[in-house]
Amino acid sequence: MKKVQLGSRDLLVNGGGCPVEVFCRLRPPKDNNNDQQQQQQPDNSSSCIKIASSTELVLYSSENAKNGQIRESRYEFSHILTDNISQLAAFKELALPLLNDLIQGKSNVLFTYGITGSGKTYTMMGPLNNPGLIPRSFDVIFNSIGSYLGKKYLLRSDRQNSYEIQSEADILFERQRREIQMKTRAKIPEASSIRTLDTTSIHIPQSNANCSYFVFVTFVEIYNNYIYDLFDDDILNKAPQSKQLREDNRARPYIKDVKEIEIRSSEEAIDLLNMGLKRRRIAHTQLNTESSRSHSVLSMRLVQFQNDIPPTSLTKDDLTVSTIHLVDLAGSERVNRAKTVGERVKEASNINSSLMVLRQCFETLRENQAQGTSKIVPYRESKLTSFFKSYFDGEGQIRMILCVNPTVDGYEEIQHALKFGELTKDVMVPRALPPPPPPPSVPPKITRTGGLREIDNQQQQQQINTQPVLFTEFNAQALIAPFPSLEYSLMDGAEDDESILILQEHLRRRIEERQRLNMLIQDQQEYLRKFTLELASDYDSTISNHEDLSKENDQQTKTIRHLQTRIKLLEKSQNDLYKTTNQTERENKILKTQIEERNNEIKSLKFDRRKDKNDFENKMKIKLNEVEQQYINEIKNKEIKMRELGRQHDDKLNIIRSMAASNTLTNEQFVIPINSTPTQNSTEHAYQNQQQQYHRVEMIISQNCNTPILDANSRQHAHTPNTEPMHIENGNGHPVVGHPRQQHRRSRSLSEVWLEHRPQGTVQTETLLQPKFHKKVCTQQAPAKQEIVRTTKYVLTHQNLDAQGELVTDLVKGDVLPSSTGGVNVIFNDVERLTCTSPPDPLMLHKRCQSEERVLHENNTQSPSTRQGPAVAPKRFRM
Ligand SMILES: Nc1ncnc2c1ncn2[C@@H]1O[C@H](COP(=O)(O)OP(=O)(O)OP(=O)(O)O)[C@@H](O)[C@H]1O
Repeated sequence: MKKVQLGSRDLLVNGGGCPVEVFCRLRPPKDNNNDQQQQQQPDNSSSCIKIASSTELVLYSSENAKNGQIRESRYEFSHILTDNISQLAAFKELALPLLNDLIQGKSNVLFTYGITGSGKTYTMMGPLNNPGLIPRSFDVIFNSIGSYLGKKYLLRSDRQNSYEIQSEADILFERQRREIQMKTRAKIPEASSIRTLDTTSIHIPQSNANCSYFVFVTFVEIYNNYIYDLFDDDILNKAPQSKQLREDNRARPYIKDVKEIEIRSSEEAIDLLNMGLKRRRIAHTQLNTESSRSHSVLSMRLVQFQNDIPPTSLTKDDLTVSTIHLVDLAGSERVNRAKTVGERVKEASNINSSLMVLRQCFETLRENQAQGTSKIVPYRESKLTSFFKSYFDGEGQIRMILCVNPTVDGYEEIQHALKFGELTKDVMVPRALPPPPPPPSVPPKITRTGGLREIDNQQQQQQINTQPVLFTEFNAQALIAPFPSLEYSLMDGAEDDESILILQEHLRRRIEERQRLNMLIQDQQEYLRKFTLELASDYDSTISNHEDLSKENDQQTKTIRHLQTRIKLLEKSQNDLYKTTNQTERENKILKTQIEERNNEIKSLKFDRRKDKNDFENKMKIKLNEVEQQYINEIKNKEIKMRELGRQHDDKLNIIRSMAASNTLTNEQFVIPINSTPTQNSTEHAYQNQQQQYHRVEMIISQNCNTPILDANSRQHAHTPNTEPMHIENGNGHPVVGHPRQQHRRSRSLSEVWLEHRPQGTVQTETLLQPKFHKKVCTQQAPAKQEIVRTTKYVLTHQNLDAQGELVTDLVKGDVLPSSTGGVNVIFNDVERLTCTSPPDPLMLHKRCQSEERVLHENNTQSPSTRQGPAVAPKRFRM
């Protein structure tokens, strides 16, 4: 028997596999508005692509190539869509057949691939007035099945890649929920109103006419290798949460907890789509003003069931679910060409790496299929390929639109994309395998939310599920068919020959059948071997994945433990803080009470003080008034006295002035009549005369000697020796020549003999400094000549009351000089004044202080220019 060795590609072809379809769509030049654009030669245009046929194009390198030659490379695709093809034509070519499949219950993936700005989003979405594949697909689906739509909300996604049938109550509840949702959702007004509608419809065959249809959509984006739900309203309010990929019980990946919305019209679908598109990440780059930074996946699912089945007995196995995934991949870009920076660079590298994984998956598949190898396909290296893994395994057809912007400056990137497209075209996708039986541990799922559980005929189901496709071609009857009945004839060998021929023919057929079966078995074996290898590789990757997950799990367990410890610590510190806060609050309350008590005390003290102060002030006022009145009276009395004294002084002064004015006083006239012996009768008169004379002399001397002392403004003259002789008249009008000796120091000369004349009645004063005379003769009477002759100095003590009523003692001193006539002259040249001052009365002192303060205040308030010295010159006393 000849053994036939088949490659996996051949196996796939034989088993009903089909290649990935790759369509190339060229983008028109930017400023070209002419629909009938001619195909141009690269030499005289900016385009680097020439279309050779409907399936082949030629790529030209730019003129500036290294050796000056223009390189040329050819690429073949399933079909080439020229740059002047309309959106409608593109839709009919690219998407319409897949929508037909969708209605027939088959699933497909249609994705756009290309470098940035090549027209992927334009092809998928298009502008409102010239819609792309997605809006047109919605239009066509609802144009076709609009009249067959089933009861709204009868089906609901079970969030595990399947659907459940809802009870009437659930339907009602769901309707209310959705209505509230629709009211709260922001309406996008322009979307459905100005959009161009596609009127194409697909004919529903008679076999499908008795079906109810339901359309569900999901819209996600894969950004930086994370899946985000574009229908999730939380995306606007919170930080978007990425979604996880899971596999259902048929090993088909699905997005866990993705929002799947039932739609009833294309308008509703477009509104939702526009809402999702607004949330999609788009950015401005050098090469595209609205460059998609994520892969978007719009999945439209059509669920149908036969109307013969009453809704109450409907199970999910009665549902036929088909899906079309419309994928707008982000464009590959070179960072230096797109001039991206910052976050855009990270996005670009994520985009490029996920596209690289897609490319590697196709390359590995192609290599495995061409060379019969079983390399592991790196589906799991990116979310994009993980999500579509089941399609590479045969869940449905894959169709790729390679978008190309044929500008010369993007030659290398275009070449790269075209190579990838051509490579993808050679990849075979196996025919859809029958779904594996659900795992035995999983019981048949409840298919009715109302709680009805319908258990299917498991045996029958298992039989269907486990029956391999390729064994259906195995004709076992051919092997065990009974041998034809043979009639033996011993007599006639001719009949035996005939029987032998029949037998031979039968055996030959059996041998042929056996050979065919052998070949089939070999194919089956090979297929099973490949399948087992793939399972093994899947198993390996699952194991490694499991290990990774275990590690991650361990790590997360550690983190959780760490976090739990931290939470405990934080709880403890929180409790401590709580206790401290309570304690502090209690203390605060106590302190507040104490402060209030103190405040009350202070208030009452203040009140008492104010009261005392007022009382004291009132008393003081009364007392002051009394004292003031008393002193005013005293002052008035003293003023009267003073006036009297002043008058007396004025009299004396007038006498002295008149004496000084006459200037006729002689030495003799001034001589005290020492010779005369006073009689008893005349004693008093003489004494009075003497007193008068002494008074006169005293006043004259006071006039001459005291004046400089009392004059505060001419202090320096006070001790200036007066060089002018003093002309003084005695009582008889004779002038007396006084010595101008002004320095009245106490004589220390021991040769001086003083005659101290203290008239009777002189009061002994208690002044601190008393005059000291070493040698002196004291007399109370007017001295006799003999007494005077024996002395050299004469001092007369004279007492009087001053203006304040104080006792003033003047010591009138003079030199005793012999006269030319043999007499004696006493020349008075000094007066020493001793004063007694009573200690001040406290009340007076207080009053004086007040008045002095007032004067000082008045002086201070006066401007400096008008300020004057004290009105009364300070008194100076000699002691
Ligand atoms: N077939 C076409 N006809 C007219 N204009 C087109 C066509 N294809 C693309 N364009 C225009 O080219 C520009 C870029 O297109 P688009 O945004 O679809 O590129 P893209 O491949 O999606 O880029 P990215 O990957 O950066 O998102 C848009 O202004 C679009 O209108």
